[in-house]
Amino acid sequence: MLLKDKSVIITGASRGIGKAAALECARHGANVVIGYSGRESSKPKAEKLIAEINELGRRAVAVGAPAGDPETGELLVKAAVDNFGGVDVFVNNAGICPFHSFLDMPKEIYLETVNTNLNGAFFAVQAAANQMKKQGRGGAIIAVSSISALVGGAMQTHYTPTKAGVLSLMQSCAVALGQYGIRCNAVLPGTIETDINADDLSDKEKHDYMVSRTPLGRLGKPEDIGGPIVFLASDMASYVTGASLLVDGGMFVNLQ
Ligand SMILES: NC(=O)C1=CN([C@@H]2O[C@H](COP(=O)(O)OP(=O)(O)OC[C@H]3O[C@@H](n4cnc5c(N)ncnc54)[C@H](OP(=O)(O)O)[C@@H]3O)[C@@H](O)[C@H]2O)C=CC1
Ligand SMILES: C[C@H](O)[C@@H]1OC(=O)[C@H](O)[C@@H]1O
Repeated sequence: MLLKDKSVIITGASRGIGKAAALECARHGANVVIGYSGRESSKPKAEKLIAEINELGRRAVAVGAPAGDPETGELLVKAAVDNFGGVDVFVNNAGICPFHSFLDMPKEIYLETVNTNLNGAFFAVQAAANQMKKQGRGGAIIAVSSISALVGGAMQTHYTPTKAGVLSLMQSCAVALGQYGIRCNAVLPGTIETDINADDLSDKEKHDYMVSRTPLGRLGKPEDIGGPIVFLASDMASYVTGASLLVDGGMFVNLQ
């Protein structure tokens, strides 16, 4: 039980990596605020996750609000304070990656990607940090960045800068917030099979190529990211701040 009775907010938790992280936090004793887009079609997924967390003996509430809206962070924080008495851990995970080539990138896709993945992260982290400062007992902030913060992708020229951006945000926030006992770290997943890349990886050749680049011999599952997030959120990592944790099955170091 690394997070017993802690109050944890996770954005983008209705499915994929965020959902796996929410369940892992609950298994470790946390109560969870589940952030999701607010789309009507996503509501049942968030409600199902609440039931799964309740079955683990923990509490959960869902807040549906667009990640790119500067007010969303405050809504998430209010839900944590009203329901669980405060915020101990904030995980910024919500993100999109609409694969597209560079030269003809529609302005709307670029702007939506940056707004959802980076601008929203800034304001949500700011809201969580202000609440943690007010509480006076420190806290942990984790951004789900990516191996793509470190390397490029021809169909991801709008996306990789946002992942480098949230990594950089954690580094600067670690400096700004260390004086309040607030630790800020980034998790950098490799290729994890979720809805975000289901179309892209439905191309068997691409799928097998990505597997072949991974020393551990398989692509990641959302559950592979839950443990590293719990570690960074917990007191096991009490002297870790400004750090980046690659969780990629060895893909990044596999040059030759
Ligand atoms: N899968 C991978 O290979 C990798 C993923 N990542 C990062 O991990 C994070 C999660 O990705 P993953 O689990 O794969 O993706 P999924 O597509 O499975 O899940 C995305 C989550 O983000 C939420 N979300 C999407 N758009 C918005 C929005 N506008 N406002 C609020 N919430 C939104 C979704 O909510 P809803 O259900 O309501 O749409 C959902 O909960 C992303 O930041 C991604 O960049 C990093 C490296 C690798
Ligand atoms: C969505 C992609 O498959 C995924 O996103 C990332 O951040 C990884 O680097 C993969 O490219």
